[in-house]
Amino acid sequence: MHAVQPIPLAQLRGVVKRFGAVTALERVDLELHAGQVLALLGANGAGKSTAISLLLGLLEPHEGEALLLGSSPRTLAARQQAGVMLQSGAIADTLRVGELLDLTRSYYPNPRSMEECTAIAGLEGLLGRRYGRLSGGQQRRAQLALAICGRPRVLFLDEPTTGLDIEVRQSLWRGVRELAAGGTSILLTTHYLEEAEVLADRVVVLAHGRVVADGSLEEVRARVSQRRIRCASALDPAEVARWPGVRSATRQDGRLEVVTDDAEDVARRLLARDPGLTGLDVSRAGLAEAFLEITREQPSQEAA
Ligand SMILES: Nc1ncnc2c1ncn2[C@@H]1O[C@H](COP(=O)(O)OP(=O)(O)OP(=O)(O)O)[C@@H](O)[C@H]1O
Repeated sequence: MHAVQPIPLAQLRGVVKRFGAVTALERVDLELHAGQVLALLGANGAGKSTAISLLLGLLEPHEGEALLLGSSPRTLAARQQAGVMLQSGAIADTLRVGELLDLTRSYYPNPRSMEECTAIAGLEGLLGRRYGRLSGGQQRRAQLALAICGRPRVLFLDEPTTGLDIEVRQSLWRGVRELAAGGTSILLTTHYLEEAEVLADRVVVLAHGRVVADGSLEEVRARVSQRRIRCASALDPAEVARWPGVRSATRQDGRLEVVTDDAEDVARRLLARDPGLTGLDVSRAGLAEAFLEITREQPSQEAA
């Protein structure tokens, strides 16, 4: 007997999307399952927003299909269970945040309370303010409150923290983590690898409209053989950079930092060349290096 596979909350199956001569997505498969926080990563123009728009039924694929809770994203039942924070949302500037939230809550059968929305989105003290007069970070918080007030099962966040300072980003991250802990499934797009590392348990990397990596953070990191060696050493980084197997060698905050594909050999050589070396630390490359390496392997359409 076969185990019944749960239906993905959001799914792209073999999707092709073109804008004139530009192929924004080329046979993309993507699945968001219950309880997951999935980060969709990619450089500018990789196709992230297009993927979200298809999952929300704002665009139609040329080939393949986009499904939200197993149905067309255009059905009301599916849309009512999805919350959305897009890069540019048309929100009435003159209404106060509390009025906007009340209005939006009224569209849903079982909305979150004002208090809960306010606490998750960090909107304390802002309910009486007009939306158009809020700062960029405050507007993002209000948008998050509007996106979650219908108690969505699945939440789409398109670059939720782009352009925000680190304090506001961290406050939004707290809200997103709280939602995830409460069982909301989340698909977020981001340029900030740090954001994916903090929030996501799965990562899909898009490059020129194709999926080039799909897995847990650990799996995507493991695609990269590079290790980073840090130590206190008087060796000249320019000399170390010429050793076999060394990709780069620099001095960072007074410490020698070496990125290499061959950590053991390079560590042995460092110790042999500098008997005074201390504080040796070897770590796996972060998501940033993995991302760069994976996307570098992909030629662009134009170059292909
Ligand atoms: N409405 C449109 N008309 C024409 N081309 C479009 C349209 N929307 C997207 N594109 C093109 O499709 C490709 C993918 O764009 P998309 O906005 O999905 O990328 P993205 O990964 O979200 O980028 P960014 O990080 O800059 O937001 C780009 O080449 C873009 O120029």
